[in-house]
Order: sequence, then C-alpha cells, then structure tokens
Amino acid sequence: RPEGLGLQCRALIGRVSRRRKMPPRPADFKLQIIIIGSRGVGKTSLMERYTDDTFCEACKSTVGVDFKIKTVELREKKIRLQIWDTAGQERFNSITSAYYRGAKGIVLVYDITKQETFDDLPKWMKMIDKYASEEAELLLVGNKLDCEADRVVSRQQGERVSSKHDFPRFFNILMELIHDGRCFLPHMPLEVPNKALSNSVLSLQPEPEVPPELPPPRMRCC
Ligand SMILES: Nc1nc2c(ncn2[C@@H]2O[C@H](COP(=O)(O)OP(=O)(O)OP(=O)(O)O)[C@@H](O)[C@H]2O)c(=O)[nH]1
Repeated sequence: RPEGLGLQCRALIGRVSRRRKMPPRPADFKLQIIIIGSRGVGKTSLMERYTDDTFCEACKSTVGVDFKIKTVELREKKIRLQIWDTAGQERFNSITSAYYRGAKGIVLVYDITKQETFDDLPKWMKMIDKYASEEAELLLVGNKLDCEADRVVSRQQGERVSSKHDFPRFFNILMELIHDGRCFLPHMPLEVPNKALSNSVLSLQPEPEVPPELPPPRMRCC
C-alpha cells in the first residue's frame, strides 16, 4: 500500500463527514398549495409529475387528501412547497375543505376532454369562497392537452371563466413558478390564461421553518 494512503483516506473521510454535518440552508419561504377539481381531472398526476417526475397511467382515486413537499429556488429565494392533493369526489368535501384555509396557492383543474369537469367550476369556486383565505391566489388549469383530438372545452371558454371572475388574486405566485421553467408543472401540457406576472413571491413574509403537519394516513395507492 503506498505510504500515506491511509492518512489521505482518513482525511477524506473527515472531510466527507464534516460536509454531512452541514445543515441544509433553511427555506426562506414556506408555501402551501392545494390542488382541487373534479374527479379524474389529473390532480394527483400533476402533483406526482411535479414532485417525483413520475406519471401513473391507472391511478386510483384519491381518498381524502395526500401531500408532497418540494423545495425550489426562485429569484435566489429558497421556497418549500407543501402541495396538497385533494379527492375530487364530493363525498370527501368535508375533509378536503379543512385544507383550503392554509393554502397560499390554489390550483383549480379541469379536464379539457370532459365537459362536466368544466361545468363543475362554479361549484369549486363556491368552495374557495367559503373555505379559502382571502389572500390565496388561484390558478385555473385545463389539463390533458395531449388529448387534443378529444377536446370539448375550448381555450376561449377557459379564458372567459378566468376573466369573468377577474380575481385580483389570480395567478401571481403560481404563474411565477411555472414561468421559472424548473418550477411548478413544467412537464405537463397545461392551459393557463395569459396574465402579467407579479412580485408576489418576494412580497411574502418569510415564515419559520416548521415541520409540516402530520399527514393523514396515506390511503391512496397506484
Ligand atoms: N392523457 C392524459 N391522461 C392524464 C393526464 N393527467 C392525468 N391523466 C389520467 O387521468 C386519470 C385520472 O388521473 P388522477 O391524477 O388520478 O386524477 P385526480 O384528479 O387526482 O382524480 P381523483 O383523485 O379521483 O379526484 C389517470 O388515469 C391518469 O393517468 C394528462 O395530462 N393526459
């Protein structure tokens, strides 16, 4: 064994273990996002594609709620996203509505190939008005753009809904995350009406880094 190798190894191990002890830089912001919309529009698929880059072709319906965490960098700020995926079935509304309050961003999804999911939007808007915080920002998303041949909801119809409601709180944070490229929903074909971006991410108050609330038992499997 060449002389000094043992020493070198020890020195390397020392360096590695010192590096391991370095605590990760805490997030500058914590952001809770909730994904809502009718059954089967692709809420879980959006979340899983975003957090794990996976796509499940035959997912089971979500029961209650599920969540995932992802940390992203945006404009040199570290943002820890806690993404809540909710069941689209009405019978879970009493459970899912409890998760609206803490959300800073709400992604409301419909399926461009299923008229009824678009017709359900007013029902979801009522849920938002009733349970979500006034400051929450909303993003309307038409999903399953890869099924263009089966489209029944036009882009203009989506645009009309967003302008009819004309929420001042529409889009801001979430649009920034999308436009950042690396961030929210980068791989999925989506339809989001075009609106100006804002500085709202940077105007958020920093929040202390606390562990997420305990999730409900995971009752979903793919
Ligand atoms: N073609 C296509 N299929 C999709 C897309 N997103 C989701 N799906 C499929 O649509 C089905 C429903 O997807 P989910 O993600 O489970 O839908 P969900 O909104 O979470 O459903 P619930 O939990 O019942 O509310 C699954 O078979 C997915 O594979 C998409 O963008 N394109």
